[in-house]
Amino acid sequence: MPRLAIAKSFLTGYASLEKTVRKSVDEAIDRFEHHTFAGLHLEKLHGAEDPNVRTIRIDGGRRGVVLKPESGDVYCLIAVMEHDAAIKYAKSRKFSVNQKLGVLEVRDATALAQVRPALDALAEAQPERLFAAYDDGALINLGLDAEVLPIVRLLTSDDHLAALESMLPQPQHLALTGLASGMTPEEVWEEICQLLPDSTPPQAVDTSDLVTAMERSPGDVAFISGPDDLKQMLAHPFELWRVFLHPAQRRLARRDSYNGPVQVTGGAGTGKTVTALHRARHLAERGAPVLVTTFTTTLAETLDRQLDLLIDDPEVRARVEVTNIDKLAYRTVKGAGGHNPKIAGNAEVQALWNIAIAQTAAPFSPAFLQREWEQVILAQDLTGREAYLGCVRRGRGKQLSPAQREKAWAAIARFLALLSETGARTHMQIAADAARILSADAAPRYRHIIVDESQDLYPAQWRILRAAVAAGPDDLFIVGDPHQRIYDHRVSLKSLGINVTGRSHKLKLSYRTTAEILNWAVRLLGVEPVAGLDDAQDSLAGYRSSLHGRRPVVQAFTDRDTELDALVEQVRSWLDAEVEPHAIGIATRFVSGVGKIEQAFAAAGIGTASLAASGSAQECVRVGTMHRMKGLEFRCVAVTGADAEALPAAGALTDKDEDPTAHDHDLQRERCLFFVACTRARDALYVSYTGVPSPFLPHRAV
Ligand SMILES: Nc1ncnc2c1ncn2[C@@H]1O[C@H](COP(=O)(O)OP(=O)(O)OP(=O)(O)O)[C@@H](O)[C@H]1O
Repeated sequence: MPRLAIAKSFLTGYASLEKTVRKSVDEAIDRFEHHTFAGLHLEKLHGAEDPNVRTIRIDGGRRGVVLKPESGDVYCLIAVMEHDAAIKYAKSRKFSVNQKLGVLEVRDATALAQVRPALDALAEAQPERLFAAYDDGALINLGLDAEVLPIVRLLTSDDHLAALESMLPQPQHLALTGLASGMTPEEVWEEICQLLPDSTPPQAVDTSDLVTAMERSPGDVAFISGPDDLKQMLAHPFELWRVFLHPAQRRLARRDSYNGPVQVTGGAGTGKTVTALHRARHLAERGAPVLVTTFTTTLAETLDRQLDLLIDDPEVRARVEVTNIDKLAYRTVKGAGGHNPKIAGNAEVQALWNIAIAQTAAPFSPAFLQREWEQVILAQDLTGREAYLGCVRRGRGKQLSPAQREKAWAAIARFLALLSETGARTHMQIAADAARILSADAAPRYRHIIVDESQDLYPAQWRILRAAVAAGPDDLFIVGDPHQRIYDHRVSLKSLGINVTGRSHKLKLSYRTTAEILNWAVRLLGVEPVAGLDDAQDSLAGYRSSLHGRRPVVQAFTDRDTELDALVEQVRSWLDAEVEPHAIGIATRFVSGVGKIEQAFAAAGIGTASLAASGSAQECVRVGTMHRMKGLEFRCVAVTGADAEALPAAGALTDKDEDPTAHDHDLQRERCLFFVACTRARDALYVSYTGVPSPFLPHRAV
């Protein structure tokens, strides 16, 4: 019985077609499914690099490219293109089996042959070779094959290697890039083994067996299990993440069971959320209810929609509940007390701190005391003076003498009394209340919890989660990126009863951002190491993208009005290039700046909507603060007002004299905020400032 498979590249091409053309493709695929395959007219190509590549007619103007290995009875749809482009593509591509990993590879054999004379000439002029330190045996052991080796021997620089990226088989290019970046062959081997579904290389590889290679490459090829499977895939061609998980994502999401809490980190756009969603499905398919939680309502709504797309079976879908962590806290507190807790606003809280400080003559600023309360007292759930005076003030830089602690406690206790008189509670207090309520439950309420955007959860919220789920296998699946921490919480999961030791994993390949944007944006983070949730330092080593596009554009202006005018023009040019308005995101540091941007666009006749707006405002470009960019994604992003005055924002920094450590943390957080905003961009990034540029901006071009 013949089998049908679909390559990721096919779905990408299908997604870019107009609806009417897609119908012709559907009909062609239908012929695959319902007729005997033998009846299909698969055209062989004269002069093709690979005899297994054929084409089929889609409609008058288009053809599909099909890989039909000699044995195995599999038809794999590789691409759909305009007639001439399809023929050119089909003739130039050659499919093979990586001789060490056994995965499917494809190379542009024609382009490699064409580039060869230029490489010969360059090599002649430059005697030093990029891979001179490695003998053939070492390269062969990393999967390099006999056709690629002579080309590798000609390479003289990283740039030449980069230029060959789209021509070389991807696993081989990855191995070479690893070596060129200074990794040892052993490290490279470990890295490329990540391309395998179970990260273990096969004992022996049959390089003629393309079908087994396809089966080992689920990140690139999906076998169709039946008409429903195919229908779902074609109904959501933009949602490649539904079907084609990177092997590293797949291993994490589909693993049978973990012995306890798991942590998945990785740079922006590496598919942490996608992995979390697949894990939710996997656990729900096993029959147990799953809670998926994240930081804000907007992000929770997005996760809900994505789960609707991912999970076809309504029974399985019904087992996955999505809610943001604040809502979970409120619901818990309301459930226990029977009424909605009243929330204290920021202005009210500020005023109460001022009164408490005045009444107790405390020698501290409101910001210092608020941090002391949130990060020491609420974080450790300290309930009285004695506990505070004797506690370890984890993560706080400034030392306090016993007398100073007494003074801080007096002011905080006064603040709490004043707050209590208002009958209102802060978000953090409600979280602490909820954690206490849940801890007192006879049995935990959930069996599995999945946490997205975990880097910004604060300790009381972690205590909620710890208390809400029974400790044991598959209790918590935690995804986040410490480099995107934009709120003021330093957390040690271990101290909160969540031990991820030995179960911490990292994703490295960005699916969102181009290499050009990613490399530029990483420099915004500076060189200071970033603390992870597992008491270790987190690094972005190996964080990369195989997508390419234009470099970010940075524009300087002498006055704000001109900067705004230029922003409008930039957005207009994106709109003229047919970027959908809702796929354009504009961010700035302050709420006041958002209003000005909205006015400028209103005057230009371009509609705007908030960054959090749902899919309904399709005709509006999205505008908001950089904080609101968290977790979102746009084709084009503009970050304006990136001046020294705004980034870092003076009001967001603790006075260095009062607490140097807190000051440094605040600075790093401002960097992260800038990084988060910029890494929301898929295709294009535009950054502008007036006057003195932010010191975070890279000085040199990438
Ligand atoms: N395996 C995949 N195939 C295709 N696209 C993918 C894959 N994994 C992720 N993506 C896409 O990459 C983008 C980023 O994915 P996702 O939001 O899961 O990343 P993230 O690591 O959670 O990002 P961030 O930390 O910046 O919020 C999304 O558009 C997603 O659909």
